[in-house]
Amino acid sequence: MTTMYVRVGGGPAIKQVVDQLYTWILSDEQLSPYFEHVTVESLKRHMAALLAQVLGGPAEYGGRDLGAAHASLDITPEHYTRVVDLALASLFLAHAPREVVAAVEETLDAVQPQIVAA
Ligand code: HEM
Repeated sequence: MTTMYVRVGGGPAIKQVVDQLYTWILSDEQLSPYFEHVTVESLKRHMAALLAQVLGGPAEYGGRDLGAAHASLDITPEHYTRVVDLALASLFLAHAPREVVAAVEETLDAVQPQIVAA
């Protein structure tokens, strides 16, 4: 079976999606403050590895557990939704098939409680 990782265009497509996502996040005045003291290059690497893994590509994610990574950030539901919308938009922009976009949306809905502050 062709994985979603292959259908989306593999590593190069995922890099494009993640680059676009962080370009938008870092130029968004509501979202950029969260990233002020973060090394964005390593964040992008982790995000790309995680996305590849979720889509059935190589399982090489070596970052922290999502709950631990976001625990001290106080992320609101509104800011979470904003990031999800930008992520889905950047997938569409990279011509990802809609069923891939739908699967990513489902995954992001499922991990929301780990990332948004209680
Ligand atoms: C939409 C789902 C999200 C996913 C899948 C995700 C994924 C990740 C990953 C993989 C890391 C790296 C963990 C590590 O390096 O060990 C990370 C870190 C981070 N995320 Fe997210 N994230 C999401 C949403 C958000 C949102 C909504 C915000 C803020 C608006 C945010 C802000 C951050 C920040 C600031 C870090 C760096 C934390 C640090 O280095 O201490 N994330 N995220």
